[in-house]
Amino acid sequence: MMNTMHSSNQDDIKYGLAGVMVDTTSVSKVMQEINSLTYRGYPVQELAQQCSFEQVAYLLWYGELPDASQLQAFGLQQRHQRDISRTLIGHLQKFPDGAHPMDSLRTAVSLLALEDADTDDNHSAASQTKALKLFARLPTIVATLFRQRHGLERIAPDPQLSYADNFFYMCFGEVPEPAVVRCFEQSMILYAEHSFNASTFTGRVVMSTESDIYSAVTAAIGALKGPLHGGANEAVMHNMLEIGCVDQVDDWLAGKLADNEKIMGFGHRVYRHGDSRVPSMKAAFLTMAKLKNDQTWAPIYSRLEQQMLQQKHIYPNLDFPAGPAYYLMGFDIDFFTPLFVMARVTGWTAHFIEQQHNNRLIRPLSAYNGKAERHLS
Ligand SMILES: CC(=O)SCCNC(=O)CCNC(=O)[C@H](O)C(C)(C)COP(=O)(O)OP(=O)(O)OC[C@H]1O[C@@H](n2cnc3c(N)ncnc32)[C@H](O)[C@@H]1OP(=O)(O)O
Ligand SMILES: O=C([O-])CC(=O)C(=O)O
Repeated sequence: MMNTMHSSNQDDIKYGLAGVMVDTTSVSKVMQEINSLTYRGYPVQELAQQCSFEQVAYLLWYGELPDASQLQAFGLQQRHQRDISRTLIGHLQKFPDGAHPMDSLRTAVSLLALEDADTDDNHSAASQTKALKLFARLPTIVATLFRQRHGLERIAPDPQLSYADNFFYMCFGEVPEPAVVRCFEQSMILYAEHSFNASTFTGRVVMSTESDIYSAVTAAIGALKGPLHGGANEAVMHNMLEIGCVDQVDDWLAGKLADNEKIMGFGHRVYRHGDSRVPSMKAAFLTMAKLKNDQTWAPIYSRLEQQMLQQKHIYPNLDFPAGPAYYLMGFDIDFFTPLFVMARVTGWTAHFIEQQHNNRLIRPLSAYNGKAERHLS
């Protein structure tokens, strides 16, 4: 237990690094006092409303929104790097059927590293090239795993299609109506970046040893998988299915709270009065419910949100509306966190390049609480 610590400096410990400021960043700013978030100075709600995900990726990497010709050049680069090798497809086919797609994706990123001939990667130009490759290829890997899960032939990427249209096409064989694609694209923008969260920090630690971007992304995927971080969007949907209908919410919640269980999709380390991204994502979720004419989840969402606020004074986080939105888009639940990876790879890599520019090895201290010194007789 934490309070059995025998150390002169135990009062200095910040468990979970809560409230500790470890570096500067110019990628994004989380303003917990006013529930606000900006990427390179732009409010995330405005970006989600008015931009494509490609524009936001460009902004996160290069610090400015692209003009028309920059966007066109960037689009061309990205669209022609989407496909993956026959060798990688062969490896994906050999992954165990029951593997969680996050484990498969983490392994696939490691395999992408083996295929990259540029091993002189300890500088930001190489990292930028690799970041773009990851951005372009992760959707192809996720879609290949998705089709494999359903026993369907893989669909190769179509360079004529936008990032979001192409992803739906590779998963489902068709592009849905534009309103559905827009909800998805908004989720990608809202998930893209969030300062020194656990997965970004994990990757920055890896970069701080002068390691490479694939290693950092592989590590970040591992950190994102857990249910206290990105894995919560899957847990939210499992909970909603378990609850089943709005009349069951109160009993379900009472049972969970009586057992001292955390309610997934609620709470946040930084925001104490609401997550800046929730209103935009909630609107996208409600749009999806309307488009699919499925009113099962919205009443459960509202009741749970209201009861958590009333009983615990805890607000929902981005994973709460994202879970049911992805479900309504037709994705399997265990693919929800891989969708988060596709988005967050932009923010991660922007941070990893920033770490490379101004690096100092990240190496905190610990207070020893083990056996007192002893000796072999
Ligand atoms: C995109 C993202 O990664 S957003 C985060 C996604 N994760 C989740 O949704 C998982 C559920 N939420 C949680 O586990 C937490 O709120 C975290 C991990 C996100 C933040 O944790 P911390 O900052 O360490 O807060 P901590 O766990 O100390 O919680 C403070 C208090 O609120 C309670 N609390 C926090 N979140 C929840 C929750 N979701 N359900 C019930 N109680 C909660 C804790 O039990 C604790 O109560 P106590 O003081 O009586 O012990
Ligand atoms: O910032 C955090 O701790 C978690 C989060 O919301 C994110 O990574 O999007």
